[in-house]
Amino acid sequence: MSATPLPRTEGTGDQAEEALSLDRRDEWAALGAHRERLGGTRLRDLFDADPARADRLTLDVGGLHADYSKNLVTDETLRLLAELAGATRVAALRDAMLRGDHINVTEDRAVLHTALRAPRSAVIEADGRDVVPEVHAVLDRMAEFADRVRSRRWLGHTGLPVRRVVNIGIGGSDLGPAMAYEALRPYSDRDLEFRFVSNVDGADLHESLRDADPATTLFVVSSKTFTTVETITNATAARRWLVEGLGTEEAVSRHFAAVSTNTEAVERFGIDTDHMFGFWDWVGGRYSYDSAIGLSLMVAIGPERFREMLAGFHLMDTHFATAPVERNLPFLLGLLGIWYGGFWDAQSHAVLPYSHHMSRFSAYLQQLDMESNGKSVQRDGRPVGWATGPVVWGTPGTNGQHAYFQLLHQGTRFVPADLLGFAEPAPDLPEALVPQHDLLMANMFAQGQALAFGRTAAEVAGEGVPAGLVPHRTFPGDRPTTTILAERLSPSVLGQLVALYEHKVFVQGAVWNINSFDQWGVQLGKVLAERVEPALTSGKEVEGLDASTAGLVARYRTLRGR
Ligand SMILES: O=P(O)(O)OC[C@H]1O[C@H](O)[C@H](O)[C@@H](O)[C@@H]1O
Repeated sequence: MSATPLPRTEGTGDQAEEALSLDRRDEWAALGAHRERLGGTRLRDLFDADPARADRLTLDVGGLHADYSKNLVTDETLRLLAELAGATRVAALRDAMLRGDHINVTEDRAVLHTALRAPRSAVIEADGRDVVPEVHAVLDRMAEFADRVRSRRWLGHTGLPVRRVVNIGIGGSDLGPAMAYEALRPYSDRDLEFRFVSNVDGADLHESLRDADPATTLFVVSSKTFTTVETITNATAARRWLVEGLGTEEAVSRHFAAVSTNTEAVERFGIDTDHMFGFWDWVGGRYSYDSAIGLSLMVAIGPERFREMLAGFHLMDTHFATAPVERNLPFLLGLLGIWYGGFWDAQSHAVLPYSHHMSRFSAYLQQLDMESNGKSVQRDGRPVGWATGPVVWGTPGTNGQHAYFQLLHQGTRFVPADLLGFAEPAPDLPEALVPQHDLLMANMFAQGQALAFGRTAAEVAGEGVPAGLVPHRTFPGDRPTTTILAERLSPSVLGQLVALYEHKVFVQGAVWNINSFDQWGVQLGKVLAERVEPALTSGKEVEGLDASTAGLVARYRTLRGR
């Protein structure tokens, strides 16, 4: 990497403050001492001692009701965590982000995904230019395009309307739109089909095209850089499939749209820039699905619903920007994670939605959280001396109950979890299936209770369980959860949830003093893959392969008969 000194972030405080390592701060030490004092405090005791706890440790923001009372915290813990946030100047960094400072110091960029959902009347400057008009100009063009596809006025090369939309992208250009499409499927045009192709494994594209008709298929090639190997490889194959199917290169224009920041590369690929939708380098890939990267989603749910979703994001942005730390939900969730990672040795964090439509949510959060906070050097390059981002994982809760919840309840690992649920079932659910919703939600509430309070040996024995089985049937409890309950999984609520997690990740990165907005850790593997590939295909000796990798390459070649 270059030896150029990193640009300093403006306005985040004096240098001496910033240079102080997190683990040398008094506020960190105070939390450590507090943790010692808490010792084996039980959630049962905390609830027994404080009848108002369940009322007090809840927060309503927009359409979200968050109950964080089942966390291993006291009022004192929350106070100390808020002090830590104060000492680490999280709010100052937040304000620097919101006003467009280059807080992404290693790439010298602003971080302004909040501008993507700002109302038309807002003024937000990046490098001296108000970006809000550009954001809305792109949204308007997207809306026009989406409306044409949805109203069947967008015709393919042979004059037929689109039936299948295939989004080709990976990472932030796939996970967001794919997750949100699943989440908002009940709001989508059911006569249009959507596929999301990301894997360079040709099977992914094949499965999305094997029953498709080129005459009615529209590809949306989504890539911030438009250089990502997987995406360009799949888009090239898709283009070949289309041209072979329709017999002419001329068909490409009516069947390909692009979303990117790289106009030149889009042109070079041969996509008409009239069908290109842009965004900006101040939008990180994993923070981009509310930009033009959401084009496929907008085609699915329509511009109006998409705007409702943006309004949900904006609601949470406003809350994050203005609510005091102790009543600020992204701050609270972020600080709880700091608490568990720093003082309870939590290695992972589970996000368990009790909703079929949220099946891709944890996968989406994996990139958001782990690519942002999976770092081990501080903003100025010094190593960290504390745990940073956790392993984030999860699947819909009911399915998890029959798979890995055993470990959550009785294993030796400590796994804090978020339980997400919705009071109303999916809006398009047939009447006959609606009663199942109560069963679904009963499970969510029951799991939170079982994880928190467990079942003591005395209680188990009292139920007449044979003595030899008592230890096996005892549940220790004190497994913390935060429950987030909303009325329904609407576009607005989805926007609120995503913005909540975006800002939670921000808070954690700020306290840990890492740059949540670069991703150098994904580079090395990409570079090595480029070196290894010729060895697989041409058999040329590749220099610099270690003995194990060289052996695997040789075995691969033998297996492929090369
Ligand atoms: O949108 P693209 O430029 O194609 O990038 C797609 C993805 O690939 C990269 O490897 C990054 O790690 C991700 O942050 C990014 O979302």
